Amino acid sequence: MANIIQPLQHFTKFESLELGNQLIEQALAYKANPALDQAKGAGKRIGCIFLNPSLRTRVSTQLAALNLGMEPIVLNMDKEGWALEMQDGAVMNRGTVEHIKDAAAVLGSYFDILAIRAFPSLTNKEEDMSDFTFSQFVKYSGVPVVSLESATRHPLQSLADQITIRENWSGKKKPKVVLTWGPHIKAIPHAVANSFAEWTLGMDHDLTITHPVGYELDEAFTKGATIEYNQSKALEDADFVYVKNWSSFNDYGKILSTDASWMLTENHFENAKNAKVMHCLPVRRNLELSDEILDGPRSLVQVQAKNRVFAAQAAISHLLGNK
Ligand SMILES: NCCC[C@H](NC(=O)CCC(=O)O)C(=O)O
Ligand SMILES: NC(=O)OP(=O)(O)O
Repeated sequence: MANIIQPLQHFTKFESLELGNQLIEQALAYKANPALDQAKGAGKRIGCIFLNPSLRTRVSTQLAALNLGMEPIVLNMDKEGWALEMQDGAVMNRGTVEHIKDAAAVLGSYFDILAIRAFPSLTNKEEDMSDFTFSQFVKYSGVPVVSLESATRHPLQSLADQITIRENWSGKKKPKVVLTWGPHIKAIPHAVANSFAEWTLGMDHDLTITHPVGYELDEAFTKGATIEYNQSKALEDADFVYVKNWSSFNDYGKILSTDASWMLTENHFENAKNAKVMHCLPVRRNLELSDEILDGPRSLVQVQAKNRVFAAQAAISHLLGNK
């Protein structure tokens, strides 16, 4: 008998292999027929709240809701909302205009589901690790919440990535998956890398992570992965290579290296002839990843981006329940 999977209250992280498989299968069913559950969300609304920029997440989440017959409304809170106060008990005699307690409760009263993007500060490690801003929305809105990328995780991206791996792997053995750091000029969050590691390991794949010394990720997400500091060794016999920049976690938010030799070109694939390359986008071409790879036959980046629609559709459908 199949295990009964308890429905989630919120969609914020990897939960279990069983639920991962169920979401992947549901997403592939939606990819084959986007209108499969067109009546499921009828009469319901999802509020998509952005505290940071977005292209894919913004559009794919709206398309996913529309495919389920649900009405999406987007609020670019960083630009269009009042400046939010996050501290409990604050005397609001400075720049902030509205407390998160009030704003989140109002939004919760308007929507059946809220979806939130809240990036880390990359200056306050403790606050970022607790997903402080995102958690305030969960605490005060009182409705199911979907993460559109929090300080620590990007689960809709990771689900789309696992769908992409599933679609592109027919081998009998487990695929070798490699997460490689790529150079960048800015301090970049850990969320995509954390989440990719969490979901890849959770879905029972072999994961090797490679990065310069000092770029070790939070072990809470990488336990069970092989850490290999030599990139070319890590890439040997790889089936999927996920490229991502992140700033230092130990020396929190710092850029310790911009070493251009870490940017993948065809020369890096001498011992991984069939490897596919993945990136969540947006990508800084010829800094993080070369044109040669992005425009060549290894690249799965457009497939990943397309799968964001069906990942979001599966996640929202799950929160809407089985009725
Ligand atoms: N949602 C996908 C990635 C978002 C973010 N990238 C960025 O901030 C890139 C900014 C730049 O390249 O200037 C990140 O890596 O977490
Ligand atoms: N991959 C991703 O989340 O893209 P956006 O930041 O454009 O939403």
